[in-house]
Amino acid sequence: MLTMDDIIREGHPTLRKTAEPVDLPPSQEDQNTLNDMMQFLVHSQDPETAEKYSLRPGVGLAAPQINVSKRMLVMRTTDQNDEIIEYAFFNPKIISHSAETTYLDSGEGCLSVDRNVEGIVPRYARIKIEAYDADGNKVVKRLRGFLSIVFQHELDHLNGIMFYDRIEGDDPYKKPLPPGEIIKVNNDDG
Ligand SMILES: COc1ccccc1NC(=O)N[C@H](C(=O)N(CC(=O)NO)CC1CCCC1)C(C)(C)C
Ligand SMILES: [Zn+2]
Repeated sequence: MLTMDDIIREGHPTLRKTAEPVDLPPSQEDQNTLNDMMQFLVHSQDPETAEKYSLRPGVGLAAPQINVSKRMLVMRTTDQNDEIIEYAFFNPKIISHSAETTYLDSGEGCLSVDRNVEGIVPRYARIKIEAYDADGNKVVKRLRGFLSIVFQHELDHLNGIMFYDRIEGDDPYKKPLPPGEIIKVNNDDG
Protein backbone atom coordinates (compact mmCIF):
# COMPACT_ATOMS: atom_id res chain seq x y z
CA MET A 1 0.00 0.00 0.00
CA LEU A 2 1.15 3.58 -0.62
CA THR A 3 2.10 5.64 2.44
CA MET A 4 3.43 9.18 2.94
CA ASP A 5 6.94 7.76 2.39
CA ASP A 6 6.01 7.14 -1.27
CA ILE A 7 4.99 10.79 -1.78
CA ILE A 8 7.82 12.99 -3.04
CA ARG A 9 8.09 16.51 -1.55
CA GLU A 10 8.79 19.93 -3.06
CA GLY A 11 12.36 20.16 -4.29
CA HIS A 12 12.14 16.76 -6.00
CA PRO A 13 12.62 17.45 -9.76
CA THR A 14 9.74 15.18 -10.86
CA LEU A 15 7.26 17.69 -9.37
CA ARG A 16 8.46 20.28 -11.91
CA LYS A 17 8.32 18.02 -14.98
CA THR A 18 5.50 17.82 -17.53
CA ALA A 19 4.17 14.27 -17.22
CA GLU A 20 3.95 11.98 -20.27
CA PRO A 21 0.59 10.88 -21.75
CA VAL A 22 -0.40 7.28 -20.92
CA ASP A 23 -0.63 4.82 -23.83
CA LEU A 24 -4.21 3.61 -24.26
CA PRO A 25 -5.63 1.06 -23.67
CA PRO A 26 -3.82 1.26 -20.33
CA SER A 27 -1.29 -1.43 -19.39
CA GLN A 28 -1.91 -3.63 -16.37
CA GLU A 29 0.94 -1.76 -14.64
CA ASP A 30 -0.70 1.65 -15.21
CA GLN A 31 -4.06 0.31 -14.08
CA ASN A 32 -2.43 -1.05 -10.92
CA THR A 33 -0.76 2.30 -10.24
CA LEU A 34 -4.06 4.16 -10.62
CA ASN A 35 -5.70 1.71 -8.24
CA ASP A 36 -2.89 2.05 -5.68
CA MET A 37 -3.36 5.84 -5.83
CA MET A 38 -7.11 5.57 -5.20
CA GLN A 39 -6.49 3.14 -2.33
CA PHE A 40 -4.14 5.73 -0.79
CA LEU A 41 -7.05 8.21 -0.71
CA VAL A 42 -9.41 5.56 0.71
CA HIS A 43 -6.90 4.67 3.46
CA SER A 44 -6.18 8.33 4.18
CA GLN A 45 -9.90 8.93 4.71
CA ASP A 46 -10.31 5.98 7.09
CA PRO A 47 -9.59 7.26 10.63
CA GLU A 48 -8.02 4.02 11.89
CA THR A 49 -5.79 3.42 8.87
CA ALA A 50 -4.88 7.11 8.59
CA GLU A 51 -3.79 7.17 12.22
CA LYS A 52 -1.96 3.84 12.01
CA TYR A 53 0.13 5.00 9.02
CA SER A 54 0.11 8.77 9.77
CA LEU A 55 -1.60 9.54 6.46
CA ARG A 56 -2.76 13.13 5.75
CA PRO A 57 -6.48 13.21 4.77
CA GLY A 58 -6.13 13.20 0.97
CA VAL A 59 -8.80 14.23 -1.53
CA GLY A 60 -6.64 14.03 -4.64
CA LEU A 61 -3.31 12.63 -5.86
CA ALA A 62 -1.41 12.95 -9.14
CA ALA A 63 1.05 10.26 -10.36
CA PRO A 64 4.08 12.61 -10.35
CA GLN A 65 3.63 12.83 -6.55
CA ILE A 66 4.63 9.16 -6.30
CA ASN A 67 7.46 9.81 -8.75
CA VAL A 68 5.58 8.42 -11.75
CA SER A 69 5.78 11.12 -14.44
CA LYS A 70 2.63 10.00 -16.26
CA ARG A 71 -0.68 11.82 -16.89
CA MET A 72 -2.77 10.02 -14.28
CA LEU A 73 -4.73 11.42 -11.32
CA VAL A 74 -7.28 10.32 -8.73
CA MET A 75 -9.83 12.26 -6.67
CA ARG A 76 -12.07 11.11 -3.84
CA THR A 77 -14.39 13.50 -2.05
CA THR A 78 -18.07 14.07 -1.29
CA ASP A 79 -20.35 16.10 -3.54
CA GLN A 80 -23.03 18.57 -2.51
CA ASN A 81 -25.36 15.63 -1.70
CA ASP A 82 -22.69 14.15 0.60
CA GLU A 83 -22.26 11.24 -1.86
CA ILE A 84 -18.71 9.88 -2.19
CA ILE A 85 -17.33 10.71 -5.64
CA GLU A 86 -14.31 8.77 -6.89
CA TYR A 87 -12.55 9.78 -10.14
CA ALA A 88 -9.55 7.87 -11.53
CA PHE A 89 -8.37 9.36 -14.83
CA PHE A 90 -5.77 8.80 -17.55
CA ASN A 91 -4.80 11.74 -19.79
CA PRO A 92 -7.23 14.27 -18.24
CA LYS A 93 -7.68 17.73 -19.74
CA ILE A 94 -9.89 20.79 -19.44
CA ILE A 95 -11.77 21.32 -22.72
CA SER A 96 -13.61 24.48 -21.65
CA HIS A 97 -14.06 26.61 -18.54
CA SER A 98 -16.04 29.50 -17.09
CA ALA A 99 -14.66 33.03 -17.20
CA GLU A 100 -15.65 33.22 -13.56
CA THR A 101 -13.03 32.17 -11.05
CA THR A 102 -13.30 30.77 -7.53
CA TYR A 103 -10.96 29.92 -4.65
CA LEU A 104 -10.87 28.31 -1.23
CA ASP A 105 -11.05 30.99 1.47
CA SER A 106 -8.59 28.93 3.52
CA GLY A 107 -6.13 28.75 0.62
CA GLU A 108 -4.68 25.41 -0.48
CA GLY A 109 -2.18 22.87 0.82
CA CYS A 110 -0.51 19.89 -0.86
CA LEU A 111 0.51 16.35 0.07
CA SER A 112 3.92 17.21 -1.40
CA VAL A 113 4.31 20.45 0.61
CA ASP A 114 5.19 20.17 4.31
CA ARG A 115 4.55 23.81 5.18
CA ASN A 116 1.66 26.27 5.20
CA VAL A 117 1.62 28.71 2.28
CA GLU A 118 -0.89 31.53 2.77
CA GLY A 119 -2.86 33.13 0.00
CA ILE A 120 -5.68 32.90 -2.52
CA VAL A 121 -5.29 30.31 -5.29
CA PRO A 122 -7.55 31.40 -8.17
CA ARG A 123 -9.22 28.52 -10.03
CA TYR A 124 -11.86 28.37 -12.79
CA ALA A 125 -15.29 28.16 -11.11
CA ARG A 126 -16.69 25.61 -13.60
CA ILE A 127 -14.84 23.33 -16.01
CA LYS A 128 -15.69 20.79 -18.71
CA ILE A 129 -13.15 17.97 -18.71
CA GLU A 130 -12.26 15.04 -20.95
CA ALA A 131 -10.34 12.01 -19.67
CA TYR A 132 -10.09 8.23 -19.95
CA ASP A 133 -11.30 6.09 -17.06
CA ALA A 134 -9.49 3.12 -15.47
CA ASP A 135 -10.71 0.86 -18.32
CA GLY A 136 -9.59 3.30 -21.00
CA ASN A 137 -13.08 4.58 -21.84
CA LYS A 138 -13.45 8.26 -22.75
CA VAL A 139 -15.40 10.35 -20.23
CA VAL A 140 -16.58 13.98 -20.51
CA LYS A 141 -17.73 15.72 -17.32
CA ARG A 142 -18.64 19.15 -16.02
CA LEU A 143 -17.22 19.96 -12.58
CA ARG A 144 -17.88 22.87 -10.23
CA GLY A 145 -17.19 23.76 -6.60
CA PHE A 146 -14.66 21.79 -4.58
CA LEU A 147 -14.51 18.99 -7.21
CA SER A 148 -13.49 21.57 -9.81
CA ILE A 149 -10.77 22.96 -7.52
CA VAL A 150 -9.38 19.50 -6.69
CA PHE A 151 -9.27 18.54 -10.38
CA GLN A 152 -7.42 21.73 -11.30
CA HIS A 153 -4.95 21.26 -8.42
CA GLU A 154 -4.19 17.69 -9.59
CA LEU A 155 -4.03 18.62 -13.28
CA ASP A 156 -1.46 21.30 -12.36
CA HIS A 157 0.77 18.54 -10.92
CA LEU A 158 0.78 16.86 -14.39
CA ASN A 159 2.18 20.14 -15.78
CA GLY A 160 4.79 20.74 -13.05
CA ILE A 161 2.73 23.51 -11.41
CA MET A 162 2.47 23.86 -7.60
CA PHE A 163 -0.54 25.64 -6.02
CA TYR A 164 1.63 28.45 -4.64
CA ASP A 165 2.78 29.31 -8.19
CA ARG A 166 -0.73 30.76 -8.59
CA ILE A 167 -0.67 32.96 -5.47
CA GLU A 168 -0.13 36.66 -6.29
CA GLY A 169 3.28 37.39 -4.79
CA ASP A 170 2.76 41.11 -4.03
CA ASP A 171 -0.68 40.60 -2.53
CA PRO A 172 -1.37 36.95 -1.62
CA TYR A 173 -4.93 37.80 -0.52
CA LYS A 174 -5.78 39.74 -3.69
CA LYS A 175 -9.16 38.48 -4.77
CA PRO A 176 -9.45 37.78 -8.51
CA LEU A 177 -11.58 40.32 -10.41
CA PRO A 178 -15.03 39.10 -11.43
CA PRO A 179 -15.27 38.59 -15.22
CA GLY A 180 -16.40 41.64 -17.18
CA GLU A 181 -14.50 44.08 -14.97
CA ILE A 182 -12.64 46.63 -17.09
CA ILE A 183 -8.92 45.96 -16.69
CA LYS A 184 -6.96 49.11 -17.51
CA VAL A 185 -3.96 48.32 -19.68
CA ASN A 186 -1.32 51.00 -20.07
CA ASN A 187 -0.03 50.58 -23.60
CA ASP A 188 2.23 53.59 -23.26
CA ASP A 189 4.98 53.47 -25.85
CA GLY A 190 7.57 54.10 -23.14
C1 LIG B 1 -10.62 14.01 3.41
O1 LIG B 1 -9.92 15.23 3.40
C2 LIG B 1 -10.68 16.36 3.23
C3 LIG B 1 -12.04 16.46 3.46
C4 LIG B 1 -12.67 17.70 3.25
C5 LIG B 1 -11.95 18.81 2.84
C6 LIG B 1 -10.58 18.72 2.59
C7 LIG B 1 -9.95 17.47 2.79
N1 LIG B 1 -8.62 17.25 2.61
C8 LIG B 1 -7.73 18.04 1.90
O2 LIG B 1 -8.01 19.13 1.42
N2 LIG B 1 -6.54 17.47 1.80
C9 LIG B 1 -5.42 18.08 1.12
C10 LIG B 1 -5.19 17.27 -0.16
O3 LIG B 1 -5.33 16.06 -0.12
N3 LIG B 1 -4.84 17.94 -1.31
C11 LIG B 1 -4.57 17.10 -2.47
C12 LIG B 1 -3.15 17.23 -3.00
O4 LIG B 1 -2.24 17.70 -2.34
N4 LIG B 1 -3.02 16.81 -4.24
O5 LIG B 1 -1.85 16.93 -4.88
C13 LIG B 1 -4.75 19.40 -1.48
C14 LIG B 1 -6.14 20.01 -1.80
C15 LIG B 1 -6.01 21.54 -1.89
C16 LIG B 1 -7.08 21.98 -2.82
C17 LIG B 1 -7.47 20.80 -3.65
C18 LIG B 1 -6.72 19.61 -3.15
C19 LIG B 1 -4.21 18.06 2.07
C20 LIG B 1 -2.99 18.60 1.34
C21 LIG B 1 -4.54 18.95 3.25
C22 LIG B 1 -3.93 16.64 2.56
ZN1 LIG C 1 -0.89 18.71 -4.48
